[in-house]
Amino acid sequence: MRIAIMGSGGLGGYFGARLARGGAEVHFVARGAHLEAMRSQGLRIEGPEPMHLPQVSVTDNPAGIGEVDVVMLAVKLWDTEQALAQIRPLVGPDTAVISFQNGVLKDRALRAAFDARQVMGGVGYVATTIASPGVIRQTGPMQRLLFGEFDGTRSARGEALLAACLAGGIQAELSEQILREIWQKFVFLVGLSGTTTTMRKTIGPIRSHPQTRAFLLDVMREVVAVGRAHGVPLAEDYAEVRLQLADAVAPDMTSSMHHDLERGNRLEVRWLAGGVVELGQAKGVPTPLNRAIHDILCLHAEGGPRHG
Ligand SMILES: NC(=O)C1=CN([C@@H]2O[C@H](COP(=O)(O)OP(=O)(O)OC[C@H]3O[C@@H](n4cnc5c(N)ncnc54)[C@H](OP(=O)(O)O)[C@@H]3O)[C@@H](O)[C@H]2O)C=CC1
Ligand SMILES: CC(C)(CO)C(=O)C(=O)O
Repeated sequence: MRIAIMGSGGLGGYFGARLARGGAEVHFVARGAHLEAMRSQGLRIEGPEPMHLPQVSVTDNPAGIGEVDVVMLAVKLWDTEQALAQIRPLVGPDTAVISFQNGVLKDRALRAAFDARQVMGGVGYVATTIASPGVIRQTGPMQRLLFGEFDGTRSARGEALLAACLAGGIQAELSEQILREIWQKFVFLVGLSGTTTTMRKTIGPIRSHPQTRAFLLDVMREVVAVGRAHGVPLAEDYAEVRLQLADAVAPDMTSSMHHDLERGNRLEVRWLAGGVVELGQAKGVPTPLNRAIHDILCLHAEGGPRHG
């Protein structure tokens, strides 16, 4: 299977390395110092299951790759438009383009750029970051990919990607309810990213203090209410279910948005808490806590000095 990884950072680099290790023909798209390091030293994964691919196919020019079976989109949300323009030469009539980016607004941009049948849905669970050029560091053992057709069918291309993932040791699942999966992650992520980034704390203290615990739960309840208003089949008490996940993860776990704030990077808040506000407004669902998170973080959204 020919797979292109558009954006070879924490998410794309990690899962691309596993796919390549499993025998798939993987072409990474990268840029800057990370591209140069991948060219000269390959790709290294640090963490619970370290690995080193001494030679990888990597380029900043997707046109040189040609058509592929699957494009995995893994750039930060603010880079989506540029990335979509660049991947055009990779996409043939049967190519599946799958965004594993965070949030629920990501697939709008894909549907605007490609034919609906070229777009599959995806969700990625992992905690990774580029530690230095050519090196991805994973925190904790969690690693999971879910993907599927939006019409719920188990397609041959979905099965083929599943086989490639499993061969690489990825905990992967071909979902017949991918829209619900995307929202289920969104509920947790909006709660985790909104609290850890505004409070500048990991999940441990946040879930332990009654006041911040209640805030976390109420933030997630707003996301559930908005999803339900948009027809997503989320149980009414789904925020409570996600609170159990927040209780189960390591106390030092935090969100990628919190890391981005500490590093002075741009923030994806416009698509996370901001996305909840936007989708809530469309259906008349009040989202005051997500509005507060978005407002509090807006001065940092375009990046700033390092805090960590
Ligand atoms: N990392 C994680 O643990 C998880 C991340 N996600 C989501 O996945 C998405 C990606 O996040 P993450 O992997 O952390 O981000 P990273 O910043 O680690 O990786 C993105 C990479 O893509 C590169 N890139 C962006 N645009 C282009 C381009 N046009 N051509 C070539 N390279 C490009 C970036 O380069 P540059 O640095 O120069 O911008 C960067 O190296 C986000 O939506 C995030 O929320 C979801 C689950 C877990
Ligand atoms: C919550 C987590 C770590 C799960 O993958 C994530 O997606 C993020 O923080 O961006």
